[in-house]
Amino acid sequence: MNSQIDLDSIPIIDFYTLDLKKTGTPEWNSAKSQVRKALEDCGCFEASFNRIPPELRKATFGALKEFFDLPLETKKLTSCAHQPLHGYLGQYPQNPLFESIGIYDILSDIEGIIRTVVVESLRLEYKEPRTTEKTIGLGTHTDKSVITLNYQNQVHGLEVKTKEGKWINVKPSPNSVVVICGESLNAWSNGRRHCPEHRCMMSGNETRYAVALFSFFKAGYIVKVPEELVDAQHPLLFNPFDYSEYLKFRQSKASLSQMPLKAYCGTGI
Ligand SMILES: O=C(O)CCC(=O)C(=O)O
Ligand SMILES: [Fe+2]
Repeated sequence: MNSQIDLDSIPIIDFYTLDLKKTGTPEWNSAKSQVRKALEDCGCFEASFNRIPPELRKATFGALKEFFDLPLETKKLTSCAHQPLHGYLGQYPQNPLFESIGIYDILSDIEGIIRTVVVESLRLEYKEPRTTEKTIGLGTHTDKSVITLNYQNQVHGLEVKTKEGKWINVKPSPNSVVVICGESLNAWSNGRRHCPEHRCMMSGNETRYAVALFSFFKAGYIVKVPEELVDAQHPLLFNPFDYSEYLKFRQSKASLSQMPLKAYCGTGI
């Protein structure tokens, strides 16, 4: 893929032939360079597996439907005013199709990663708009995360904006997870990994369910661009920042849309 090419779809990278425990093999190195190129050029890709059991899909989206079908008052019992994204969110006049529930996921420590990165997930529902006209499900935004993993039922709606400014529809297979670079990875990599704007546009008569898994830097961890990523061609784009302080800034500036992290700690370049 070439960054000059006008993309029609996001790159698809095969993971099902990879033995994830064997690093350094030619297959591993090939997948690694494909991931790197996809995140540089487009900031996202479809990770394709052949191992997502249909029963797991059914159970996942069945549980989501069960939750979102509960009466509003019951769903609201999970709301958590002091923790943004946690618990039930919805009933926004500007996004009437959208509802979500945020859950803090504790993963077992993978090679020390949990010391610096935590994972939170959002279960999303978009009601069917019952119109062929495209209707906003979730407005244009960038994710605050390091990386977002997105797994959806087969009701498409996710759209990603290319560097050239074109919206492309993301239509992952049932065996794929969509990987999106977030603002934190964009900043940490000194802008070398692209953080794409994306949105959800709905049409038709089916409800969309999606699970988004966000990895974040832990509160108190100072995110700093490694020295080796700064040189004459790549001047420092972001000053060091504390992720939890950034979250507070973002909450106080709800109207900020494009790359608020740049507004918070960008060096002005
Ligand atoms: O899959 C979707 O509908 C988009 C979700 C999303 O972008 C988000 O939760 O940040
Ligand atoms: Fe997002």
